Amino acid sequence: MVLNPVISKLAGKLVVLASASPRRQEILSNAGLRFELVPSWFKETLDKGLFKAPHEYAVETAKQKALEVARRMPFKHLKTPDIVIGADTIVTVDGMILEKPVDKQDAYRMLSSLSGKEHSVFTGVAIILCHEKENDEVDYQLVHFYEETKVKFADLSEDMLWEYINSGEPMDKAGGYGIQALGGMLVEYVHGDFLNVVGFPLNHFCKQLDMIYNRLELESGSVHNNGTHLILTQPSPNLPALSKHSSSSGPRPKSPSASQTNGTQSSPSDSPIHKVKRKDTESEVGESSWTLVNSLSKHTDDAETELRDSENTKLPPTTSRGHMIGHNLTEPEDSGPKKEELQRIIELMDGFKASKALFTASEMCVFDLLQSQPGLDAAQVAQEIKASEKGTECLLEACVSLGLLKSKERKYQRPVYKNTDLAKRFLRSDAPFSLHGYIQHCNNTVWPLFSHLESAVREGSNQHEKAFGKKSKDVFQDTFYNSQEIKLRFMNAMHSIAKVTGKAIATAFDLSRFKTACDLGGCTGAMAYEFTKAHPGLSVTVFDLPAVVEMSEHFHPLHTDNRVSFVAGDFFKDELPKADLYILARILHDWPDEKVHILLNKIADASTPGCAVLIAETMLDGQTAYSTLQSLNMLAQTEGLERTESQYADLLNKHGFGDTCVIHTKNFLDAVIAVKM
Ligand SMILES: Cc1cn([C@H]2C[C@H](O)[C@@H](COP(=O)(O)OP(=O)(O)OP(=O)(O)O)O2)c(=O)[nH]c1=O
Repeated sequence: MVLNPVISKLAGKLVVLASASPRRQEILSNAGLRFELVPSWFKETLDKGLFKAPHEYAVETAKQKALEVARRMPFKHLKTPDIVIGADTIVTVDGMILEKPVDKQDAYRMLSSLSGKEHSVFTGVAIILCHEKENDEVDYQLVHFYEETKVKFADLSEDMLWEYINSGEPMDKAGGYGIQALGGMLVEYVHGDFLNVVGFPLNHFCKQLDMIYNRLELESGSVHNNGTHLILTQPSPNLPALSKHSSSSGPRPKSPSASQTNGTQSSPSDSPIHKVKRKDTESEVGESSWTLVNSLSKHTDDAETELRDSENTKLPPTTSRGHMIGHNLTEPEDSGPKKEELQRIIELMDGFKASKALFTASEMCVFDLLQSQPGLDAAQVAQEIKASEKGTECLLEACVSLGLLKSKERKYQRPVYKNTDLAKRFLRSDAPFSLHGYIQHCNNTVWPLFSHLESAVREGSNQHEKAFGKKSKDVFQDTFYNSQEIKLRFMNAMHSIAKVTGKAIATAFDLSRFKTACDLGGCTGAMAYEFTKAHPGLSVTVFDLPAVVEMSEHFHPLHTDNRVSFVAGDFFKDELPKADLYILARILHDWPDEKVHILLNKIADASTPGCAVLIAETMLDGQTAYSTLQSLNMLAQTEGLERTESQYADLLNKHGFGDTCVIHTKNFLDAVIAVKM
């Protein structure tokens, strides 16, 4: 790939974007980068007073975001990424750092301080290179940089300000505006990288990767590039590729990029260093970083991130084609498969085994048993679940390795087992956020359908006939609601997903102006219940097929709230209940565009101007494994597919719904709202 040789070099690596920002996801996926999304849990609360310049704050926050994910993944995701990317965007004006507004007043304060003035947008970026060592420890190398763009706002009238704030756009954006959308209308000029304002300086990032992977003639140390402080980490001496080179005693080549610039170069010994202790907030911040290398044992939750003495991180002499990392890039001959390469492939090949182990343990109620009787050994569990001892032991051990169970070794006795926090929260059938129902659906319905994925891909249609021997004209009427048992299982699945995602969807937008809502295909009412809980002035009618409404009583004890009511009907055929807001949660992805148009047309007919449609779906924009695999799921299971934000906006526009606003909830589902014009 001539256009982007670096991005293509990352192709075989597990690249992780430690960000929930939809803009960053879009910029990087548009550039062709394949990555996994693991939003950082780092809370952006560093003391701004500690930093000499605003960009240092952005860089430090970016580092902490990336580090949190790099440290969490080996424990919580049971895999070590190759590269973790973190970023933080801030706006600075009159010596103030503006982040995301906390409410409308805050947005007003920020936007009025920007009115008629030039300000700077800084994005700090951290790239963490992770190297798993033979002893299961992980070495980290940190590369970080920042980019500044100047933006000038026009004079903003009060009306303009409030109209913009009421659009909802400012709320998740630094400085309270989005230059890429409505906020673009406020801007007189931009000096510098536009994408940097949107949240990610792509050009600088690619240059930085190029430095890392194609470090031709580049001398160690920090380099000033186009006025932007570009910092390179020094490679870890214990990386295999580098230790190979470290025996070489050839002279280091001179860095033309360094000598052409007027920035000062630093050496390992004179460069201040970032010290990162165990707790994220305990970071000490220096002027620029040289190297952060730490060894983190996979098996200790409390592992301390250590600073390696800069004296110890001597740059190994490079060959004339020295590279910083990745011996597959540097070694002249292929020395065979690398552990991490193989690990990635094996993880993918074994994915189905892990799923099935989870399904089986869940189906056999292992998590419920160990919740009520923690500390049983394999023989005791086997007896309770009426299974073989040998099989039970294998299953329990697999669950331990998958992070679902914990085992405790005992002297001269067999180990005992108990649930991990993850199992307690999501796998027990009686947990408030239990996914037990959804797991059963995955095991009994999705699994058989996926075993015919190849046919689904060839034919472009669902596989109910092959998997269940039944032809289905309408998957819901003919398959899911065909027998009481399957119907109940399907409803349980929808119920558990709605409980887990409901609050995030219900609170994604300000819905205070709506008095009535209709949750089309609202199944057991779990989502409707979350809406009434979040909005005291709202009543919700759940509209679903008679077969579903009749069974929803089964779930009714949950709905103590009399603002949730049920109406039976077919949304393709029957008149829809009147409402100010129509909710479509995981509905449109079941249907092809033709059918979506029929439904949206009916909603449009039932709506007056000001009414709205709220769609909750997994959007394809981030190209995450979750969303693309979910699209395969829809292929194998339904007549529909997952769509992108703009596809939903187009569908809605065609029926007179505009002013579209999208929220990525950091949960399974994203939300789009559009208003009848
Ligand atoms: C100034 C500006 C910012 N932004 C966005 C980019 C970032 O998403 C956000 C700044 O907040 P950040 O804290 O940088 O990022 P985030 O919270 O969205 O995501 P994460 O911390 O998980 O990485 O503001 C725009 O979309 N357009 C703009 O014009």
